[in-house]
Amino acid sequence: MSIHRSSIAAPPDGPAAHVDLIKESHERCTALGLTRIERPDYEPLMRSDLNDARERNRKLHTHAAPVMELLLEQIAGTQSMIVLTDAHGTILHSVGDEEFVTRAGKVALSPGVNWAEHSKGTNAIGTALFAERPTLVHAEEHFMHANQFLTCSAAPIFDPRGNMLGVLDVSGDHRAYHQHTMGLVRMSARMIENHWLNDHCANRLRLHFHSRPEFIGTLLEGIVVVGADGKLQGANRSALDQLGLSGVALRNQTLTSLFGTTVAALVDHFRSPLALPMKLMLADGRQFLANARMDWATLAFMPPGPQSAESAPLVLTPQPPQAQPQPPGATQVFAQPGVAAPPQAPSGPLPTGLAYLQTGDVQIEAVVQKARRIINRDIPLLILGETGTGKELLAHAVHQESNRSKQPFVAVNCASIPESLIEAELFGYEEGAFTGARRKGATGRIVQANGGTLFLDEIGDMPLPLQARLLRVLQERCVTPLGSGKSIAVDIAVIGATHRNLREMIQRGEFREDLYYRLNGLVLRLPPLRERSDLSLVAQRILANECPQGAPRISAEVMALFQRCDWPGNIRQLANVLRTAAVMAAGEPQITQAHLSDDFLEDVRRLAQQQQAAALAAAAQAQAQPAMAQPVAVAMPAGPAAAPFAAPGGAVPPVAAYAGAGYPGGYPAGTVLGGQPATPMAGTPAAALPGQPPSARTLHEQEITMIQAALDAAGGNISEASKRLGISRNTIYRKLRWNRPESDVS
Ligand SMILES: Nc1ncnc2c1ncn2[C@@H]1O[C@H](COP(=O)(O)OP(=O)(O)OP(=O)(O)O)[C@@H](O)[C@H]1O
Repeated sequence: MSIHRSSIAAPPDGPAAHVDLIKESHERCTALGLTRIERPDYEPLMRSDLNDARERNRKLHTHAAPVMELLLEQIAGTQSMIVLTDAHGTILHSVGDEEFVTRAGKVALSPGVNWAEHSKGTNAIGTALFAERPTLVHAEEHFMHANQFLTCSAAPIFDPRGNMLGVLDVSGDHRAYHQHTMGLVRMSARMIENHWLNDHCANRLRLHFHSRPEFIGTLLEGIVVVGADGKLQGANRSALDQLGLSGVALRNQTLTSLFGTTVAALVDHFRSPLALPMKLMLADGRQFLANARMDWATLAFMPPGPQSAESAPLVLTPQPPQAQPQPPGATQVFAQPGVAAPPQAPSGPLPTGLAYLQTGDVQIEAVVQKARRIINRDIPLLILGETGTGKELLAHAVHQESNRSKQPFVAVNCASIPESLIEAELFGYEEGAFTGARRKGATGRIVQANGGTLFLDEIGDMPLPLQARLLRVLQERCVTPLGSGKSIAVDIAVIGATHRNLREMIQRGEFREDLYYRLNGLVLRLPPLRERSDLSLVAQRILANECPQGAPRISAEVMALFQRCDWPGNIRQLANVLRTAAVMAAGEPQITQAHLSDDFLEDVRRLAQQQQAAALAAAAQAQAQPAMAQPVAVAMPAGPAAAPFAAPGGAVPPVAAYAGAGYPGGYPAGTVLGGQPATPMAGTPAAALPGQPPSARTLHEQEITMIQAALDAAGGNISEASKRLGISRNTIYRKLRWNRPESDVS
C-alpha cells in the first residue's frame, strides 16, 4: 500500500513546504547526474575507516546511544531501524528489527555507507543534511527506485553553536509508516543535543528557561550558555524557537541586551540552594522563568554575593584575552564596580597549568617536577593531601598540560555522593535500572570522561564493592552501565586523590590493595599550607587572580597573622579570606586587619588560645610529673575578659604573661589580635578533658569541635559554617559523618 504524498501526516514544515523540499531535492539529484534506476553506490567504508569515523564521532555516539536505545523501544516490532550518521551522512551505527535490518542491508542502509544526497539521491538523511532541518522522505519520494520501499524520518543534530554533528534517522518499511515517527525522531534529536550541551558546557553558566515554569527541566525548556563576559555563547533549539532568534543572532546578544540582567545578578540570585526561578524579560515584554546551572567547581571560584542589600551589585570584570590567563580550573573573576584600580597592579600575566602552582616552596617544586615527568605517559596519578591543599587544581593542571587537554576533565567527589548513588553516577544506568532512576537512563561520569581525564576525589571514600567495579574498568577499559548488558569502551586517564591513609585502610580491609596499586603509578603528596614556605606568594597569586585590574598589597601585620595561622582549610581557606578582604579593601592600596572578616579573626584568636592552653597544660604537666601526683586539668575562664587559667593545686601565671614571654607556636610578645589582647575562651578545643593533656586530643577531635562551634555560630547553616571555616560543605559532612579519629595522610 502506498500513501499519497499529500496524506503524509505532520511533515515538519507543512504539506506545501514538504512538496517543495522533495521537488528541489529531485532537481538537485538530476543536476548531479544521478538517475532513478541507477544501481546505488554500495561501496561501504573499509572497516578501519569506519572505525576512524566512529572514533572521530565517539562523543556523538556516547550521547546518542542511550537515546537510540529508548527510541528502539518505541519502534520495536514496526519493521524499522534507527540510524546515526556523522555530519557527512556516513552511517556510524544502526539498531533495529533484525529482519528489517537485513532487508535494509540490501540497499546498503548499514554502517560505513554514505547516504548524502550526492550518493543516494533524495532520502531523509541526505536531504535533512542539505536542508538542515527535520525531513520525512516517504516511499516514491526517494529519488532512486531501489529505495522506494522505505519510509524515513530524519532530524539533524546540532551543537550549541549550530554546527552540524550528524543525523538521527528512523527508516522502515513504507507500509508500516506511522505518523508519530517523525515527532519521535525530532524529540530524540533534541535530547541528544541537550545531552551534548549540558556535557560540553558543564563548566559554564547555563540558563534553563521557559515561559511556563513546569516546562523547565523538560525537553521543551530552552537552554542558553552564558560566557563569563555575559555574552550568549550558544543555545539549544528550543531556546532559539522560544526567543525567535537564529543561532547567529543569539550569539550577538548578551545577557543584558537580551534579558536585561547580568551574570553577577544571576550568580547572586542562585547562590542560595533554595532560590526560586528567576524572572527574565525580553525587550518586547515577553517573560520567562529561568533556573541557572553550572558546575560546582565553577561556583567555587565565585566570590560571595553582595555583603548587604545596599551594597552595589557585583559585576563581572571582563578579562582582556591573554592578559590574565586563569589558573587551571578557574573560570570567573568578580570585582566591585566603580572601584579605582588599586595601586599595585599585577606585574604580568599569571602563569597557567603547572607553572601556576610554582610559587617557590621546595616541596611543591618537587611535586610539580615529578608531575611533569608522567604527563602523557599513561601512568596513574594519586594525589594525597589534606582538604583544600589544591589536589583538584593539581589534577586539572596535569590534564591541561597533557594531550588530553581538549577533552573533558570530569571530577567526581566520592565523599559527596550518597553511597547508594555512586555506582549510578560513575557507571551510568539504563532506563528502569533501579527504583527512582530517571526514565531515560543516564550516562555515567566515566563515559563522560572518555578521551579525557577522570578525577576521583576522595577515592578512599569509595565503598568496597564499587572499588572492585572500578578496578575492572581500569583493567578492561570498558564500562557496563547499570541494567545494561552492553559495555562501552573508554579511554581515560585516571587521577585519584584522598586525604586518607590508603595503606592503613588496606590493612584494615577498607581499601582494595589491587586497586591501590592500579591507582598509584605515581603518588604525590601536597603539603598542608602551614608546612609551606611560600604562603606570601600564594596569597599574592590568589589576589592577582581575584583582582585582575590590580591587586591590593597585603600589609605586614596581616601577613604576620597569616604566617601564624595553621590554616585547617588550607589554600581554600586562605582564598576565601583573601576574597573577602579584597572586596572590603576595594579602592585601598593595601589589605589591613580591618579588612579581615571577624570570623577569621575569631578563628585566629581561638587558635592562639588553643596553642597557649596546650603549652600551659604541657608546662603544668611537666611541673606535676616529678611528684606523679595528679593528672592535669586546665580550667578555662568563661570569656575573653575572665581570669587567668587555673590549674589544680596552684595558680598558673596569667596568659598575658605567657603571651608576653612568646610561646613556641603562639604569639610573640605583645601581639594584639583584632584589637584585643589574646585571651582564652571557654569551650575551645584546647579545654582539655580532665585527666588528659590537651595534646592528647587528636587533630580530628579539635576539628570536630571547631566545626560544631562554627555550626552553632552559623545557626546550623552548613554553607555558612563552611564559609566561616574555609572548608567545603562536603568536608563538613564527611567529618561529621565519620566522627571518629581519622588517620593523617602519610
Ligand atoms: N597553589 C594555589 N594557588 C592558588 N590557589 C590555589 C592553589 N591551590 C589551591 N588553590 C585554591 O584553593 C581551593 C581549593 O583547591 P582544591 O579544590 O584543588 O583543593 P582539594 O585539595 O582538591 O580540596 P578537597 O580535598 O576539599 O576537595 C581552590 O579554590 C583552588 O583554586
